[in-house]
Amino acid sequence: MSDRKPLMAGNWKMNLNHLEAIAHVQKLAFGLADKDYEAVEVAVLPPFVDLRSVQTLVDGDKLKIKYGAQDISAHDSGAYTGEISGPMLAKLKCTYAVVGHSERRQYHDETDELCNAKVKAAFRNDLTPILCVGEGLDVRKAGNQVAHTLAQVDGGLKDVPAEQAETVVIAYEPVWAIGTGEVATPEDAQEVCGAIRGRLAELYGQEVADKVRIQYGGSVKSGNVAAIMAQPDVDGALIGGASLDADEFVKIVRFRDQ
Ligand SMILES: O=C(CO)COP(=O)(O)O
Repeated sequence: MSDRKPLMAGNWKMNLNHLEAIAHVQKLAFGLADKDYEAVEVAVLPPFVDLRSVQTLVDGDKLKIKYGAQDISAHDSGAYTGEISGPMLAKLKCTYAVVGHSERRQYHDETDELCNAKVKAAFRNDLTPILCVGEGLDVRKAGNQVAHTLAQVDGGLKDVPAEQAETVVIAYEPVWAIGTGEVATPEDAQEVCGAIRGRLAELYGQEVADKVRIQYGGSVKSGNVAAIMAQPDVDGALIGGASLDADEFVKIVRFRDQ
C-alpha cells in the first residue's frame, strides 16, 4: 500500500471573479473546519486575477487549503505579453501550476514540447506542476487511450530528473469525459492511471513511481468520487464544474465519509 496523500483540486477554469473567489474559499473553509482533513490535501486553482485574494485569505486565516494557477509561462520574465511567470506565482505562494490542460492543448495549441518547458518552469520556481494528460473520443474509440496518454507523459516529463519527477502530480483527464457528464468508469480510470504509473516506473524506477500522485478528472461529483478513489492507482481528483459549488466540493473532499 502506498502512503500517497490524496489530492482533491478544484479547477475553477474561467469562473468566479476575485470577490466571488473570497466568498467561495470562505465557504470551503467553513465546510471543512469541523473535522481534521489533513489526510486529504485540498487545493483550489482559480483564475490568475483571483490568486492574490485567495492568498490573503489563506494566509490571514491560516487555512489548510492550498492553491495554484491554471497555467504558467515557460519563461521566467521578459517580453511575453499576457503571460504569467513562475516567479510571480511563487511570490503569491502558489503550491501548484496546472500544465497542459486539455482546454489549453485544444484552444491554444499547446504541444507536449511546450508542456515540457512549462513543467520545467514550474520546478525551476519551486512550484509543483499538475501535468494533465488524456485522450479524445476518437482515440478512445480506436482503443489507443493508453499509448496516446503515455506519449503525453513522456513528452511532458522529457529530461525531468527523478528527484523532481517524484513530486509531480499527473492528472489523467479523458477529454470526452470533461464537462460532458460522461464519466470514465472506475476501471477505465484505473487502466490508464495504472499504465501511467507503470511508465513512471520504467522511466524512473518503482520507488519514484510509487510516490507520484495520479489524479482522475472528468465529470467527478460527490456521487461517483468514492468508486473512482477506490482504484489503486487513483490518488485524487481534478474537479471542474462540481468544484464551483462549495457544498458539492466539500462532499467530494469528504469522499471517505460516504
Ligand atoms: O477539466 C476538468 C478539470 O480540470 C474536469 O472538468 P469537469 O469536472 O467539469 O468535467
